[in-house]
Amino acid sequence: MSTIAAFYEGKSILITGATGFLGKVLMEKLFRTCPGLKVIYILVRPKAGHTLQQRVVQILNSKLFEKVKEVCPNVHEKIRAIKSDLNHSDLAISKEDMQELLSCTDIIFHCAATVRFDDHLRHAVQLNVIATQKLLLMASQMPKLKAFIHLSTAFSNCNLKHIDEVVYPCPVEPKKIIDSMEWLDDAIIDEITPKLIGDWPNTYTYSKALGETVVHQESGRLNTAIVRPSIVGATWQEPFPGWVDNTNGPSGLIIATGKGFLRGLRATPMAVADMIPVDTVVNLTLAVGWYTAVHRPKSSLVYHCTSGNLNPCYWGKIGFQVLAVFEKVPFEKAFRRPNAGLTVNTITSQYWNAINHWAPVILYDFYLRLTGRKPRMTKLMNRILKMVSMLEYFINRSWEWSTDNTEMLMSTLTPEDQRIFNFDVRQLNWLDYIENYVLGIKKYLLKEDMAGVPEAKQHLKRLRNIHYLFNTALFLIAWRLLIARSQVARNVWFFICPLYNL
Ligand SMILES: CCCCCCCCCCCCCCCCCCCCCCCC(=O)SCCNC(=O)CCNC(=O)[C@H](O)C(C)(C)COP(=O)(O)OP(=O)(O)OC[C@H]1O[C@@H](n2cnc3c(N)ncnc32)[C@H](O)[C@@H]1OP(=O)(O)O
Ligand SMILES: NC(=O)C1=CN([C@@H]2O[C@H](COP(=O)(O)OP(=O)(O)OC[C@H]3O[C@@H](n4cnc5c(N)ncnc54)[C@H](OP(=O)(O)O)[C@@H]3O)[C@@H](O)[C@H]2O)C=CC1
Repeated sequence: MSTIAAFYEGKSILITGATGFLGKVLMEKLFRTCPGLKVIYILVRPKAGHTLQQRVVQILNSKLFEKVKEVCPNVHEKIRAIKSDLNHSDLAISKEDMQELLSCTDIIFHCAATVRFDDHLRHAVQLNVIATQKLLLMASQMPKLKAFIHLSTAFSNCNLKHIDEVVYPCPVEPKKIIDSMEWLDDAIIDEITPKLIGDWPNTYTYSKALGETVVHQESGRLNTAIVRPSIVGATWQEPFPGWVDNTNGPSGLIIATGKGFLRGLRATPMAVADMIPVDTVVNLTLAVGWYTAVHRPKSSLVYHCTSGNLNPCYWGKIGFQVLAVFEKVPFEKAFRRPNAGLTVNTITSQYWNAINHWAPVILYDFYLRLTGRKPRMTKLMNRILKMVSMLEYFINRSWEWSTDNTEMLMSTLTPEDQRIFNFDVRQLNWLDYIENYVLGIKKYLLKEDMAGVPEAKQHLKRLRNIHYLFNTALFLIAWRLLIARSQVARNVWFFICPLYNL
């Protein structure tokens, strides 16, 4: 039997962020490979008019959990949703629930975070730093606790070029930042944010760096570990390839390209695209949970979950493959034919923005207005270009992450665990992965049926014809205007087209 699966037998596991992208895959894998676990507590807040129970039912009824229900039919009995809001000063957990958590929890996986790049610093600090501090305090009161695993990001030190598996000191102590958030008002925080975050590109990466320092400084006698994934993408293998359910990171850009809105990106084709499949992150995280609890390393270890140094891929290659998949399997109801380019040149990118992005949507919104409908494309384009501008930092640079701890962990696993909890990215075939990723976006995120592919292809043919027609009309109008104004143009026209005067 798998050593890792055996370790999780009979254990009570607490997961924060279980309703998120990574949290769901983590829960799925735990239930499927360790059906003997006792219970998974998840800290959940009611959201969008849904109660806790409704949210749990929604997750369990999703496609992601289909296999789990076969292996572990009583899965709903093993999941216990605890009402909590991590933004709240006492995490808003009831006394009874807190008592149960304190006395029963064996392992904590702390995944909850705000991953928005444009979040207000106060909110980013509240969730990514203060809530982490509160959870550590709670963990320190758990007599049975064996490990506290904190999910961070490989970009928490993206101000450095080479990043080791260590917690780097922050320019300003997290305690000072936390204190200042209590008495500064939002306007002042807005003003000092650029100075505070310094060479971090956004409040997300900065607050994740602060969060790591809090784990490093305040874990006391706890067994803690930090897992740092890079850009987390769709599943590679498990429970099936290509599963993804949000538009973060590459997914949003792939949708915008496939639907024909995004026609060009300021990106460096030869920059390393350090993506990592979500199931790989989950496998490493579970292995880290086991190792930290059983081997109890003397100091808290950091594990990089990255692909760049073992199996590098590049943005140019990813772009080509994404477009190649759209040729075979296009998305439905595209606005324009998917066809995008990458450029490192800011002027070219601004030209593309004007001609390829703004001009078509402004024209289309004008057409919607003329036909008595509500214009909506400029708003959408605004959002897409905002997203692109936030991601540009990450697609124009390369980083080097050392992976000594991750490789050490891999070598500690039995061959069976290396197979079941596989996090060896050297085995990843990028072209296959990207193909499944794009198909996964189509099926699981956009909920498009594969039966609609012929119609989608037909639609693209119509768009191509409209495009040719539009370009021909534009050329003729320009030529006609030129002929009216220039004798040279008229002479050329009479020379190449003698029938003109008929
Ligand atoms: C040579 C040939 C070249 C060919 C080129 C082809 C190009 C093909 C694409 C190639 C892929 C390249 C991908 C590069 C991606 C690089 C990513 C790097 C990221 C690294 C970060 C580090 C990793 C981490 O640690 S954290 C996780 C990452 N976090 C994020 O990604 C969050 C980023 N997002 C945000 O911060 C915000 O969402 C923001 C600021 C971008 C937008 O905020 P806004 O308030 O405007 O909108 P939202 O509230 O977020 O969304 C509103 C609403 O719209 C939906 N939506 C958003 N985007 C899309 C979309 N693209 N398509 C469809 N729908 C979208 C969103 O879901 C919301 O819907 P609701 O129903 O309201 O929830
Ligand atoms: N996705 C990525 O590319 C990467 C992610 N990571 C890290 O992995 C972890 C998980 O990220 P991911 O799954 O992608 O993020 P998601 O945005 O998908 O999920 C975030 C989770 O945090 C929960 N959460 C947010 N605010 C609160 C709150 N106030 N109280 C309780 N729960 C809350 C959300 O709950 P709700 O459903 O109620 O909103 C959700 O379950 C994060 O720590 C992130 O930093 C690291 C590198 C890359």
